[in-house]
Amino acid sequence: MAQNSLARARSVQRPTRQEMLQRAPSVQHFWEQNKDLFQDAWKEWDGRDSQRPILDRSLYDPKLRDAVEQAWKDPGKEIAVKELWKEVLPNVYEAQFFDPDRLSALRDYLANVADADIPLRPPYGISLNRGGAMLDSRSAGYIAAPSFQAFYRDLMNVYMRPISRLLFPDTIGYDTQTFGFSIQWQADADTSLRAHTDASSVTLNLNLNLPGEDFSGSGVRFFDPKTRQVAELSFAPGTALIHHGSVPHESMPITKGERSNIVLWLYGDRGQVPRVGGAQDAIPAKERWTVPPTLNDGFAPF
Ligand SMILES: O=C(O)CCC(=O)C(=O)O
Ligand SMILES: [Fe+2]
Repeated sequence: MAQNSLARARSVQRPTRQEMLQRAPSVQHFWEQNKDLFQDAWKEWDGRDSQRPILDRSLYDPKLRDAVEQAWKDPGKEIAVKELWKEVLPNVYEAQFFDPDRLSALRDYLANVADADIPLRPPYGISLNRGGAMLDSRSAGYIAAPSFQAFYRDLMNVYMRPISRLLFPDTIGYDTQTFGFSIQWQADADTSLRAHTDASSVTLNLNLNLPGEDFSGSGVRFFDPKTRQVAELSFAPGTALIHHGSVPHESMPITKGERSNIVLWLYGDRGQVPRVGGAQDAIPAKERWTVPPTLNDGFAPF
């Protein structure tokens, strides 16, 4: 690794916000061309002495952490994990995921990341979210700091995948690949997202607002295609929503304050997702609490 990658990454001329909003082809080219340089820069940044908070399992809600740890030791105890999730709409579950009193560690870490001044690619999904960043190593312009990646991979492999398999048995076989991004909703900037489905088998949406960091509006509306039921759910600090990517949803306008979330996806090789309403074979609990050996296939939906 060249020692001056950090300085070089910082001085690269960046695409303008306008070019990003217009999704100019030169923007895609910029991220692809600089992927290795930025990756090296993040390594260099990570290795520097700093007051950066440590990201570890102490961030998780203690009840969830204990139940997940027990289930890894003895999958027969996985029911304790399931019981922490409340089905708020068919196929949409809610739980306390992070410990609100520990969330400032993650938020401070992400503020450090933003201050690193290494170009970060905002998520380019249905619309560009200017305050967000890509999280997975398959995405050019992602947060490649090894200390962040260790936390992210642990979150995906130890928490998200088995929880997804537990709540949505049809996920099995369609969960080898990981994808993630952060988003920020602000009253005067990116405020909402029109109704859509995600190209994931399962989506885990985690709120990072700190206690007292209040906002108005910004609920997520879900539509149950079967019953035509609509439910608007709102996030509290550290809470999670998990749902099949195929459940249509919409972010309602934020009218005051800010909301910070990270959105995590699982899907199969080459983006495969289970068929909606497909059959679900029962599998033994111990097959859920495993990490598939499949390597990152590099496929990214955006
Ligand atoms: O507003 C939210 O938290 C949901 C965002 C969302 O659905 C998406 O980015 O796909
Ligand atoms: Fe979505």
